[in-house]
Amino acid sequence: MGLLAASPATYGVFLVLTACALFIRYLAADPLRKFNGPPLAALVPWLFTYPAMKAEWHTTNLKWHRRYGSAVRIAPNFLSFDTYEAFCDIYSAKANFRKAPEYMVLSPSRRGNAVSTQDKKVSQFKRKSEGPFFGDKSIRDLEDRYVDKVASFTTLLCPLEGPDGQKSAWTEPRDISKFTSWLTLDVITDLLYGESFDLLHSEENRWVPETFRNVQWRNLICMSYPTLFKWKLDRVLLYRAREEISRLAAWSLDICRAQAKRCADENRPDLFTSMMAAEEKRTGNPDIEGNIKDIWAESMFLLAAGSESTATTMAITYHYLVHQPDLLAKVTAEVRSAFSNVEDIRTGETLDSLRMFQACILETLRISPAAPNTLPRIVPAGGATVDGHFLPGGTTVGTSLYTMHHNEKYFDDPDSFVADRWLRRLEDSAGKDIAYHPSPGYAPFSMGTRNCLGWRLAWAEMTVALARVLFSFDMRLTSEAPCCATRQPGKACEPNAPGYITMCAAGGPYVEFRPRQG
Ligand code: HEM
Repeated sequence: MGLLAASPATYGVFLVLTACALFIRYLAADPLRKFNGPPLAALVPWLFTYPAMKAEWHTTNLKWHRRYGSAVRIAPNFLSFDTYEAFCDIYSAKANFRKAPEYMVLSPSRRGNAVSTQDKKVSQFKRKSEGPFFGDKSIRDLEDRYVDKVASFTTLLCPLEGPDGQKSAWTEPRDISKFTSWLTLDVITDLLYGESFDLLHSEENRWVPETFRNVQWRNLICMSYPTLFKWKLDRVLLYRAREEISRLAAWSLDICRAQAKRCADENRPDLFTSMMAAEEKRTGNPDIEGNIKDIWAESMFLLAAGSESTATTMAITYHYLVHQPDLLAKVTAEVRSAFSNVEDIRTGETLDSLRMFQACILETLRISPAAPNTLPRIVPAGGATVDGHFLPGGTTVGTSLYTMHHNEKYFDDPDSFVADRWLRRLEDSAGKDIAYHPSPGYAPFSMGTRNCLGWRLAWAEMTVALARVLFSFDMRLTSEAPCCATRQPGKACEPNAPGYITMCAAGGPYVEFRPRQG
């Protein structure tokens, strides 16, 4: 009675004291309270949504690690680490950390795909049915087909003769990010469906890479604040992206239906046919319509995963090469001295022996790893130790490849593109597969049971396509390049590649070509 009759000021004091008591109790029971982090990180689950909207999630994560140390609390139940030790503790095969439920946002149809599934058995099933298509043998068998597309790519970049039969005229500036996305989508559609969408020659499907980028933007926002996805708020708040997803989904469902019918009639040796057969075996159901939904979700993911990251890495490599003419001259000379004919440029020992050439791609994958964000995992029940810290089961943890690759502990001057830094490591590792086998502070394709399935294809495409261009053409950055116009004083010109779920080259570099002289 007494309290009910109290004045509004008394109520106010009472409420504030109650809130403080609850807050102190919360802090006392908070298992992660000893970790530093940005203010409010312990309380606000959507702190990262704003940098995600600006595609600055990865650079924000790096800033926070530089300010707060190697273990940073970035959300109430989420710890981010930037060391290789933590990376191995979390991602190595023996670690047994599951993917976090946030990954589900990467499958808008809410059916898990290869990257989003948390279920170990589903992941094993997918890796088993898709893995052989990304293995050494398959990539070698596929070589004639992707080399064919690389040839179209090079011809499109620079016809061997100018309009007046001239061999010395420079082309118009080419937006490399567009060309590389057409090339990689042509290669992955060929692998997946047994026929390419031919973006290099036809404009019909050129809207697809652009749409992937918008979808990725939505994915990153939902991943940093999964409640949006859980309560389907993304459909309202991010409705534009939702429309794009619907368009992409309808387009790929039509393709899947047509492909399913074809593979039932023809039994073709492509990945799609193999996935259909595996799904039929798993469900015991020969009904195409019943099985197609999973394959559809899977193939939408594979189209994006198989094209975006590789295309962006290629575009960024061009960016750094054309901004460093001395380096470009050195790499060009190395490639030209190793081969006497463009047709000989294929994967193999000769290409593997080109140290400076490999160093440029390794350095691109370091400075702009295609999957730049913290890849969230769940500490198993019973808890586990990460980089010396014992953490309770259920804590979300992760390492951002971008932040680890920019850690001074592993790389001097980590924010600069320095290809030479790889020469020593290449000698020490005998040069092979250094991008794939993680080494201290470096793992662009991640590690363990959920590492990149397509790394061989990516590496083969990137190396063969770049070496062929360097062999056949001279290139230079166009004058008044838009990237340089936005350069900050005293800083190097940065590639235009915002960080969504993957880095996405969003225009440029603008490069001019001419047939090699002499
Ligand atoms: C430069 C190119 C590429 C880079 C740097 C890259 C990097 C990565 C990384 C870091 C992951 C782990 C993601 C995570 O844990 O959330 C991953 C997963 C994956 N990547 Fe790639 N990737 C590239 C190209 C490709 C290509 C060409 C394909 C072919 C389709 C591909 C297929 C996959 C698949 C299927 C997964 C999921 C594996 C699983 O969870 O079991 N990637 N990639």
